[in-house]
Amino acid sequence: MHLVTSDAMQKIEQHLCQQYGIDTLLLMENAGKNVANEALSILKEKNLKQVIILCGGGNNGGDGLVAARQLLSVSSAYPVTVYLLANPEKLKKDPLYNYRVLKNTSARIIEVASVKDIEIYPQSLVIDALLGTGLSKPVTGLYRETVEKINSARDVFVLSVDVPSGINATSGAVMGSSVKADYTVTLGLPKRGLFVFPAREYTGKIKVADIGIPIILQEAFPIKDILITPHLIIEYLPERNPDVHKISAGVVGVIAGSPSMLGAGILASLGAYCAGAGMVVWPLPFSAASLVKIHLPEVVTPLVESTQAQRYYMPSVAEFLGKNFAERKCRSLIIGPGLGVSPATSFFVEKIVQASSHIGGVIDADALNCIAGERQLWKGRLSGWIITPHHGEAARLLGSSPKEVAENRFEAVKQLADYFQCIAVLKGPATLIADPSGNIFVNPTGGPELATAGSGDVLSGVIAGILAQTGKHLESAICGVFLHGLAGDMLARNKKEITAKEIAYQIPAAKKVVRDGQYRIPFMDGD
Ligand SMILES: NC(=O)C1=CN([C@@H]2O[C@H](COP(=O)(O)OP(=O)(O)OC[C@H]3O[C@@H](n4cnc5c(N)ncnc54)[C@H](O)[C@@H]3O)[C@@H](O)[C@H]2O)[C@H](O)CC1
Ligand SMILES: [K+]
Repeated sequence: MHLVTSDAMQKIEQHLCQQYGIDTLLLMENAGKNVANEALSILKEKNLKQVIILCGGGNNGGDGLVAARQLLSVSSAYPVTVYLLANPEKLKKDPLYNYRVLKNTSARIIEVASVKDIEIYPQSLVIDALLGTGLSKPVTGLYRETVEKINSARDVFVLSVDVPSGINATSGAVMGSSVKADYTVTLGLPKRGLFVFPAREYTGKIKVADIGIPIILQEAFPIKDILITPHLIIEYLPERNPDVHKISAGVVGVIAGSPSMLGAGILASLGAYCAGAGMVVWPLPFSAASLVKIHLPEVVTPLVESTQAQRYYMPSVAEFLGKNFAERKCRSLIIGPGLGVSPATSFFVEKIVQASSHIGGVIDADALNCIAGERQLWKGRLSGWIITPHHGEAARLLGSSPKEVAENRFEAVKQLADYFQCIAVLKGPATLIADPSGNIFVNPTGGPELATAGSGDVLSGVIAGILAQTGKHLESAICGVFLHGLAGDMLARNKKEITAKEIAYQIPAAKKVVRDGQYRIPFMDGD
């Protein structure tokens, strides 16, 4: 599903009006009618008594004025009160027209000078039409007080028009303060910011309303942001042929672990198996291999020589390992979990990535920190690889700070993919995946339960496991992130404390839910 920024939406709207000669008034009418229809079904379902509509001075407010008229025209069962936070004489063209028409109906219209003028009764449906895509600065003064009044009202349901007022429709940030809605009817095309955090905690159920923007016009605009839906994932799920054997099912090679962090590699290997890989090959010194066998006897552990107490891999073995992975028919690799960071490890990472770039795969964790230490050297040189940083690692890779990354996640993931010419997975709430062409995919699955030690190692394994089966980098990253999040969501229905191992073991069940067509995005109405 394509997502739009505020700018793109405005351009599409302008184009529609110029190219087709459609009046913006018609779009506002369609918007208001959709809001009224949704409002009516909520009023009935929740057995509410009246409607309170809060309108700002722009077109979002105009949508609210149309909704008021449309509601009154289809039902007299619900009294409608409109609070207008603007001087009617200063309204823009379309809201002014609709204000004048609404004056001729039975709606109560109150001009708000102070928040005390607003009364929100229990058992009301509150329609928030204060601010939409035109939000350009933090919400302050009367608007902020009104937002806070809506949020503190008890025994009401809140429906936001287009976006909850105060949410930046492009980035998903809260601009000072935002309405917390139970429902959001987003108009024409879904706004990108609604699908990431913190906005996702403010939208309630999101419904996309058709306001008459022709599909052909939507396609004419190069939209680069995409919400990952189950329809997309069904196409990316790896399928096993009946005549498959363990090698043709997909072999994953692993370079992971150090004496103090062996578990990371075990979890990554487990993730790969649970995602359907036929075999996992993890070269290790004898002592480490014996430990791995106890926990995961399925892993094949060719022996490597290490003369160091602190690390398993010497730079001198990199070339041999690269060749060995190819001979063993590895179709993807996982490099990084638990490797540790030291100059020698950085040198090893450089050599192993070069020696196995014909295979490619996932670079994660400590290998990312090694790469970050020499970021200029790696510019444009990770094609064929998928990187999976969290905010801290992403900041090091970009030479910025975790705060900057957290505040500009869309930009950060795009820059990573562009700078290194790879697929970039920026982990965190609503994980983002970018390719070097600038496409960004927003993941709807996963929650705070995934924030548990080893969860990222499992994710690397799942992505590499899918890649070994399909050979498709972007698709494997998208599918892996989605299934990993869904596995977490499924586990979280029963308990909030989940472990990384459980996430891995849940992957097959998550796959089945998608394959059986049973998955619906929980915060969306329709799909
Ligand atoms: N794009 C479409 O196809 C359609 C959009 N519709 C609706 O229109 C709004 C966008 O309308 P716009 O007039 O551009 O902006 P807003 O109503 O969101 O904002 C109005 C006004 O408010 C001022 N402002 C900005 N920030 C603040 C702030 N923090 N506090 C107070 N005031 C603020 C700013 O000057 C703006 O002019 C879109 O969301 C849809 O709901 C249509 O009606 C249908 C077609
Ligand atoms: K709004």
